[in-house]
Amino acid sequence: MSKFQLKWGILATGGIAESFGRDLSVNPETRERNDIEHVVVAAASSTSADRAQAYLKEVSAPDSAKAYGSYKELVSDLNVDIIYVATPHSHHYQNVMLALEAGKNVLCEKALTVNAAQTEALIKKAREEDLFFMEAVWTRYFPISIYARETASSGTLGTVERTFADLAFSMPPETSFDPKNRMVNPDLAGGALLDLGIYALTWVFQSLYTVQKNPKPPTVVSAVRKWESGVDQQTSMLLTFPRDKEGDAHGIATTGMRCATDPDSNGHAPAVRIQGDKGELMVFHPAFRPTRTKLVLKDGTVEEKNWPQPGPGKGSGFRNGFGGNFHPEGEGMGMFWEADECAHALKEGRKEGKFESLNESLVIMKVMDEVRRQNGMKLPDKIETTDYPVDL
Ligand SMILES: NC(=O)C1=CN([C@@H]2O[C@H](COP(=O)(O)OP(=O)(O)OC[C@H]3O[C@@H](n4cnc5c(N)ncnc54)[C@H](OP(=O)(O)O)[C@@H]3O)[C@@H](O)[C@H]2O)C=CC1
Ligand SMILES: O=C1OC[C@@H](O)[C@H](O)[C@H]1O
Repeated sequence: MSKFQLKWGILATGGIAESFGRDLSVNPETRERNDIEHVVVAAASSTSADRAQAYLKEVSAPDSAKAYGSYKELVSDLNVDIIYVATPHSHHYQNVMLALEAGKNVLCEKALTVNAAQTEALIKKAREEDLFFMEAVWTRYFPISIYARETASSGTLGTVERTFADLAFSMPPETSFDPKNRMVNPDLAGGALLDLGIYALTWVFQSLYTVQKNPKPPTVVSAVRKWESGVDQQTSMLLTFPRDKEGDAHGIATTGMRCATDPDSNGHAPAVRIQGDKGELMVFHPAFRPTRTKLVLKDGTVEEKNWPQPGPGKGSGFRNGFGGNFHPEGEGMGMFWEADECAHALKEGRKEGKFESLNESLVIMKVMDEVRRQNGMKLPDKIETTDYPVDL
């Protein structure tokens, strides 16, 4: 059988671009995906072409892969099928628009943009150009998430009434980050909400919204503790999801940089609790790359499962990593699942991801907008704008 080959162009060469590029080199057959293959054909660094070349080496790209010193050159490369955008949140809107204008399909890191107006503009552009566009919420494509969604929708838990989800680390900004770091820097759209809170929202949404036949957007009330730079250092959200028959469901999504979901980062603490009238499913920390679940039912059933990522992989932390080894030796990171989804979508002619529609990305972005509105959190105009092009 001839395989569908997806030719990737990598836009930016930072921490996550490196993890993603390495995962692309893991043979899809190791995860029983026998119909597709991935190849990195080009990368660009805004720093220099030399940096892009070093990146290509780090991710074991073929010698023929092209190294560019500008993102513009990358999106103009006719050999590239899809661009992976791996810049800070502040830059996603401009970078994705650049790629879509050049006629490229796009997988863009989370958070998709800094606000809903930008997400809406990108969706419109992708649809006008008939291009594939997806938010890289990698966790959604893991087998553990497929299992969790099935558990939530199958009636195993009875009617799901509420979900608690948290992603927080004990990394006080005053001692953990230089003010220029993207985690706390407003010019790079820093803060817990856009970087980490989106995973808590992901679990709340995939258990209470994605699984609904006719989902309706939730309302939200929230509390934020800001850091001195104006970005959030701790955020708590209470979402109400309206449902026709079962009545409202509640989602409690929390995030922060002051205390941790799991103090020793060893996966002891549940990061997610999906609760119904017959029982609950716990998903253990970290919410972005969980590898363990525990189902506890009222009838006495207790079912624990492990979900190691298929390998082989080199095992590394995140470059901006704060505690814990979430990527053990011998396992892939797990970013290949979302890459596989891009390959399958393009092979099948789909324009969106299967497990998070563009509309759902937009609804989540609107929730984050509302949280920022309720708490007076504004980012600099030049990164909130929908004007294009803007030099950042
Ligand atoms: N899915 C996941 O698990 C993770 C996702 N992320 C997401 O990936 C994105 C990037 O994060 P991460 O890789 O950790 O960030 P890094 O700071 O490590 O890398 C960002 C890269 O973006 C490029 N860049 C372009 N303009 C700027 C600028 N003004 N300031 C800083 N960098 C710039 C640089 O690459 P160059 O010089 O080559 O142009 C830089 O190396 C974010 O959206 C983040 O939320 C991050 C970590 C984990
Ligand atoms: O997406 C992410 O997941 C892991 C975190 O370490 C990182 O800050 C965040 O961007």
